[in-house]
Amino acid sequence: MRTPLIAGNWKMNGSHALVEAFGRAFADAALPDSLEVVMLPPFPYLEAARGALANVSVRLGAQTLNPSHAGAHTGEVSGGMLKEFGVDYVLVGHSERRELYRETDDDVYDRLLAALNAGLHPILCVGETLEARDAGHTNDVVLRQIGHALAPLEPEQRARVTIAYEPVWAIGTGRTATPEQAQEVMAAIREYQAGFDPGLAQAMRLLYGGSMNAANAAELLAQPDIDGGLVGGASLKVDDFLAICHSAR
Ligand SMILES: O=C[C@H](O)COP(=O)(O)O
Repeated sequence: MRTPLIAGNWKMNGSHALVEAFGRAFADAALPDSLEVVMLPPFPYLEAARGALANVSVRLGAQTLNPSHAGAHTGEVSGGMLKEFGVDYVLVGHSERRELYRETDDDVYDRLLAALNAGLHPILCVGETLEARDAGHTNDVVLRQIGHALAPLEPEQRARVTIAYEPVWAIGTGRTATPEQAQEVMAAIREYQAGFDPGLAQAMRLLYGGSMNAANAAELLAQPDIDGGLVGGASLKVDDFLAICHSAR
């Protein structure tokens, strides 16, 4: 049985007021123990989020990390720093990092390894562009991204990775993958993993991301291979995000 996970990726959005609003809302929300919730605000709000979430069972996540342990990398943050601060989860390979900051599959692997070495739980993001989907290459793209990142890892390391399938064409567009489209890719991911390790394939959590909202979450989360969501825009709205969390019960 996999514990559902709902992660709110604020991207470069938010404020101290929003952190506080979420802190109050989570304190009143009575989230079920059977659900894991992660909040991923921008770095400057992590401190406030740690305080606001101190008495609720919501974990902290970061949106990226530098692959190096330390050194002359102006503006960057290492996995060790995140871990020391109290962060549990970190995104790697988000399509915005791949597109806007030119992170390659090799870069994604380096960050994944750095996160694991720091004792963090990485959420590996994968997904196809609209062009790739229209050309019938969805599974090729997604499985290539996953294979590149996971194949060199030890089994114990692989077991600490969560995968988020985010079709690029569905991110921030309001155009959600249908539950059937999402399930089809999730099932392919799990089947691919089963080729290496059937036990791990069953245990590994797979999240869907891409315009998930309060209205469509329940149907997506009802799919057998969707274990949670990586939520962008709707994670900035307290009521919507809580509604998504409750959909995952
Ligand atoms: O990390 C979250 C995803 O990119 C989804 O973003 P979105 O819910 O705004 O489409």
